[in-house]
Amino acid sequence: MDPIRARRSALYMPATNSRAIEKARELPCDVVILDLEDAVAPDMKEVARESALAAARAGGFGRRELVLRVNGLDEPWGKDDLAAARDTGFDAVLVPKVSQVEDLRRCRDKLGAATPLWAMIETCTAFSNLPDLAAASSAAGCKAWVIGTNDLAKEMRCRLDAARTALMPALSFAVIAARARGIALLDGVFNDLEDGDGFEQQCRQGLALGFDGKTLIHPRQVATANRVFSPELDEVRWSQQIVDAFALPENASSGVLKVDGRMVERLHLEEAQRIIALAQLAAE
Ligand SMILES: CC(C)(COP(=O)(O)OP(=O)(O)OC[C@H]1O[C@@H](n2cnc3c(N)ncnc32)[C@H](O)[C@@H]1OP(=O)(O)O)[C@@H](O)C(=O)NCCC(=O)NCCSC(=O)C[C@H](O)C(=O)O
Ligand SMILES: [Mg+2]
Repeated sequence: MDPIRARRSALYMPATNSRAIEKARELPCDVVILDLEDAVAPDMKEVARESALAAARAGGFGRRELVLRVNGLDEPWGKDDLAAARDTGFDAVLVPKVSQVEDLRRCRDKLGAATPLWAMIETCTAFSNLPDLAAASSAAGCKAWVIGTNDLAKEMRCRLDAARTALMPALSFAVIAARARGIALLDGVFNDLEDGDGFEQQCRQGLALGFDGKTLIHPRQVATANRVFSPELDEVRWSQQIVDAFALPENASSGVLKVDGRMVERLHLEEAQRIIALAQLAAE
């Protein structure tokens, strides 16, 4: 089982933006994603790759996970990006538009066995193959899925309302497929930088769906994502009550207990332990 990690806030930035990368070393986000794909113009792809590698070599990101989003395998730069990212100190390499089981095998071949892999799930083909992709992700050591809601909405040609109604079945099914294989899950980005309330609502929706955190495009989104995806005090207190109840010697052989008038089973104990661990990480 992988250790529990806080991945409440994962901030993208173009790998060409040295000011943003400098800033990311100080921001309270859990994950920093240096982008070589959509945020970088075609004539800057090589410059971006060099700049990302230099940032990884320079370090200074502290506890934040440093992730490189490469170009897609079928783009002109994708294979070179993957080869360059091999064994370079990134905590993970994020591959966009992973759609078929074969894509994961191709990524692993280029990356080698040691470099952790994450996948963007954002095409209609991917969403048509979710259980197979989850099984193949697990076999390929792919530890996290990042949902690309912009690409998905574009391919679906759906019209998005504030509640993302058209995406709900897809998002929910992605959570189920990923959880079945122990894969972490990050929700898509919120494009309107001026709409703080809408952003918070969408974070809350992601949390309710089961996501571990949200991908972000601007530093101003970090604090809200951290707050929403951290366990609330009441939740932590209740979790501690469950842990304490099962720890009593007289309950050592009990599968089910009554705590504060509510039934709790050992499955609740597992979730309570996860919430307490997450709260500790969030406090750090
Ligand atoms: C959206 C932006 C282009 C806006 O940039 P800008 O107008 O420069 O913002 P501000 O003037 O408000 O910036 C204020 C300061 O904050 C720094 N900054 C801005 N953005 C970031 C960032 N992402 N990370 C770190 N720091 C950032 C600025 O440098 C300013 O600093 P200072 O000089 O000290 O004041 C811009 O925010 C941006 O480029 N965002 C990221 C875009 C991106 O990476 N997009 C790709 C990922 S999203 C995606 O691909 C979706 C997915 O694939 C899907 O399909 O859904
Ligand atoms: Mg995308």
